[in-house]
Amino acid sequence: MAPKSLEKSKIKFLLLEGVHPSAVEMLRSAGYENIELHQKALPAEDLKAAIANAHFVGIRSRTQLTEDVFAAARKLVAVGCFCIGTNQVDLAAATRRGIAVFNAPFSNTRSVAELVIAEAILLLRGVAAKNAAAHRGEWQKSATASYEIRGKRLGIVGYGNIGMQLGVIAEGLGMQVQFCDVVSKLPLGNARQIPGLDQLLAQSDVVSLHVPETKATRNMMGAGQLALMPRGSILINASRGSVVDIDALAANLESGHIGGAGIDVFPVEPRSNDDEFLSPLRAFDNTILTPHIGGSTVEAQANIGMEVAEKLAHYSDNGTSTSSVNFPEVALPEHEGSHRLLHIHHNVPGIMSAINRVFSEYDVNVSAQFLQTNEAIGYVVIDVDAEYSDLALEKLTNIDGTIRSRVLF
Ligand SMILES: NC(=O)C1=CN([C@@H]2O[C@H](COP(=O)(O)OP(=O)(O)OC[C@H]3O[C@@H](n4cnc5c(N)ncnc54)[C@H](O)[C@@H]3O)[C@@H](O)[C@H]2O)C=CC1
Ligand SMILES: O=C(O)C(=O)COP(=O)(O)O
Repeated sequence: MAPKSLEKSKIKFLLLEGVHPSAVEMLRSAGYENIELHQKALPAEDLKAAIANAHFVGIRSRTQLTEDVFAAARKLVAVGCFCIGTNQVDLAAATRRGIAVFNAPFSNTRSVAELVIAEAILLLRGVAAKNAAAHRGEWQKSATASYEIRGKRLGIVGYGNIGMQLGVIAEGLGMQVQFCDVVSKLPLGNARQIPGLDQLLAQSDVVSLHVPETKATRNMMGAGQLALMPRGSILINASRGSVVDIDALAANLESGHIGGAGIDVFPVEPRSNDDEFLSPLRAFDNTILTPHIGGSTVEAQANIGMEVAEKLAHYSDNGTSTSSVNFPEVALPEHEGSHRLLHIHHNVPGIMSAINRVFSEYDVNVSAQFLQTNEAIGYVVIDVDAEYSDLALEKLTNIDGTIRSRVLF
């Protein structure tokens, strides 16, 4: 029997990690009431139990959606990452199951850029160390190794949405901005693209990392790269903890080769605010250590809540998959007066003709058809007269290569 369109009251949203209340408001205004909320990430077994009957899940950077978790999530239609990074999601496993993954690529970028600029100013001034000393009762009034930000060279690694904004703000403060990236980017203002990471590191007073977590960025700042940075320079990482070899950084802080560091993300982060934060960097006064709060501002979280919830509701209501990170993107008009069939299939030869055969064989009147594919899957949306939708859905669901199908009334 083919799956049917679910009533909204039966569609379950599982929202984890204290996703902002704006998400709940948005979902309720779209008619979704079945929302389970958790303030923390769930341990793997609890996650599997909670996700088993969820149709949509909302997470932030902490929750790991692995193959194993997806295997337990038999009803899952889509994932909303209420953040930028999607490295915590096994995207291939989601795609194989026809699960669309969405994120919020812009809403917290300004918050990260502001934090980085603040840290660059404070670290160049030696404020982190002087502040720590003052808390212990020490008075360290001195201008030694205390610098203005004006005129200093900022090296941005990864000139994307955050890196570019950072560059613009830094230039406004009189910094000389340079960057490296794996692709050629249009430099904003007077910024300059430097051909390679090594060269960028060797000629920057402050280095700030804004790359995603990938195989290529794992430990991209190791002992060899840190050694290239000028003595006394500053390293800032608000990207992912896997990008910096923390032990190598600790050794360079110990030797004084690195003059200070602002680190927001760590190779291992506590699961919740109740757990202890363990890091060799705790030993150094000249570090600003923050608990992965680069994107944690009231403004960013409220906007993200709204943005991602809207994407999930839209995908649920009408099938639109625009801006999904793993799914063929289809922007769909409303389908008033007809039923909408959504068919997700493995992208194999012959499947479209099998789909079209259903409509010609059973003389189903199609009022609109949309198709988009990526390497792995195809997503076809077909609007038909209401009377045909049950039969057509059943036939479509039985086509070889079908991953999942549903109908929207
Ligand atoms: N600390 C926090 O709370 C937050 C952390 N983030 C992290 O920041 C990262 C960057 O965010 P956006 O700027 O919005 O991403 P983006 O995708 O707009 O930019 C990333 C840039 O890095 C470049 N890149 C990728 N691999 C590279 C490599 N191996 N070497 C050099 N460049 C490389 C890309 O070409 C792109 O230009 C996110 O992936 C996320 O992990 C994002 C938001 C908040
Ligand atoms: O947006 C991102 O990629 C972040 O790292 C922010 O993560 P968070 O939502 O604060 O857990």
